[in-house]
Amino acid sequence: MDQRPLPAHVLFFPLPVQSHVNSMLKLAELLSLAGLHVTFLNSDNIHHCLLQYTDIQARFAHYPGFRFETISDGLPADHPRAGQRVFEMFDSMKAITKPLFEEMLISGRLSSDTRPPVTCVIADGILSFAIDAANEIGVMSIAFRLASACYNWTCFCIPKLIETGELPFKENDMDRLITCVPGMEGFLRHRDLPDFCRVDDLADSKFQRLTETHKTPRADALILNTFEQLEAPILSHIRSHCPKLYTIGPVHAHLKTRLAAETMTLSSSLSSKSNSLWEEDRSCVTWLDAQPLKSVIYVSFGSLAVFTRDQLMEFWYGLVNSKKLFLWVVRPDSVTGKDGEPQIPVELSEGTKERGYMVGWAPQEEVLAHPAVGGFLTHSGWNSTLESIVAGVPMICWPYFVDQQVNSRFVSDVWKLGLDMKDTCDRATVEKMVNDLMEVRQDEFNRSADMMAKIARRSVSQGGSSYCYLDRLIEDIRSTSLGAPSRKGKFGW
Ligand SMILES: O=c1ccn([C@@H]2O[C@H](COP(=O)(O)OP(=O)(O)O[C@H]3O[C@H](CO)[C@@H](O)[C@H](O)[C@H]3O)[C@@H](O)[C@H]2O)c(=O)[nH]1
Repeated sequence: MDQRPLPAHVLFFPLPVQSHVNSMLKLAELLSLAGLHVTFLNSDNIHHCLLQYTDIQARFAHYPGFRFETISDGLPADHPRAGQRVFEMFDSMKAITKPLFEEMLISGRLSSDTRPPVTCVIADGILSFAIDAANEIGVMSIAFRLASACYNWTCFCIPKLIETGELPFKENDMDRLITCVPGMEGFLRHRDLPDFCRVDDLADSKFQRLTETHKTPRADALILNTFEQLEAPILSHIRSHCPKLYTIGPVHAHLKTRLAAETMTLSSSLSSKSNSLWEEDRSCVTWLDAQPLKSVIYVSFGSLAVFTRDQLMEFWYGLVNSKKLFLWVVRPDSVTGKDGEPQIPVELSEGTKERGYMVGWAPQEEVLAHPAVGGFLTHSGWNSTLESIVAGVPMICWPYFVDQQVNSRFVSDVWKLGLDMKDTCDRATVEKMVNDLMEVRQDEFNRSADMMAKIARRSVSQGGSSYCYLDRLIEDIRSTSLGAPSRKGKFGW
């Protein structure tokens, strides 16, 4: 029998939405940097966008062990894949992508004479079928959950919330404190629960669909895009159920650190480029260059949130009335008119010219790091939250769905990095919060944001907690492919 060690080959499989693909690609690049073979599985739809707007193929050609593969997400080409309709992808992937994925893995066609067989699957925590398939063929399975620890822990506690009668949701008692989520006693209210809990009947398909994604997978280990010092108390609760937990974030900052170190060693020119699926309008950076220090509030609601025209107008009036400068991202597909057609009101783009600048998609990490930006009005998506933390920019949170309700509570009440305007969308509140963040309480928020930014950057520097956890992850993947018994049993949640 051939006893030669098998080189590690990791198959990545993200949920095919912008932010999940983006973060997973960053981790894939980190593992490629460490010399592991990596296959990155994209949906056809996502891969088409990546090829159109980025130099992704050329960039990853730098890593000889890296390869892209594609698979169908089961939806027709013209499906919007945004707003609440993004959840239709869960059903289509279960029905159509799952058997394709299983066949891909079992057939062994991801390996060749020069490419070892897959030894580890790192799948989006939401795609439990991918974890099950990895277990089926006996390779290491790791779930990468791309949301915060505080959200994941809340989801883990859903059975307890039902048992104690906190769910079904109490619409008329939104501010009541919840006491049965360990680590969140004293500040988690009903209104801070993930939005899919807001149903009268727990048989509701929205609730069922989302909770199902948190029951499994039965993976060997879990990766979270967070850092120890940010979510320590919650992480210790998670570890009591899942001891094999790697906290390696913020992944975007981590990649930058490692690429910089690699460049110094090899005198090659590796740099962290955008994995954005849409074309970035860089004219906003030129506009920012002309604005005073910390004078601009950056407004962006991520890649999936969709607004009514009325909500958009309330934000706009609030911003204009605050008399602050603003840079606003309005994705062309993010506004729905009464007839359901996307539309951006003409008066909005005209009125913005006076004290603001509007783009369809911005280079967000660069914008947040720009000295002219002093605040961020965000939907509290986890990547936006981490990017803001690393840049030291205080936030106003207007959570839209899923994890964002929990994240915004932590931003305002636990980390003291900003204000939470959840469940309100009127011009007076927007105006007041913008003024509070950018003027009245500016020093206080800047102080805490600066402090957290330093801690975040330290965690991804050599010797920092995330840096060490990534090294351990790489080591564990390598040793498992060599046949070492790194498994202590599966965890399931
Ligand atoms: O003009 C823009 C606006 C956003 N971004 C990037 O888009 C990403 C947005 O990610 P995120 O803030 O996480 O929001 P969503 O796109 O809404 O992400 C989905 O996935 C996240 C990770 O699971 C969840 O936290 C969110 O709630 C969920 O909606 C970030 O990396 C931004 O830098 C840009 O590059 N340019």
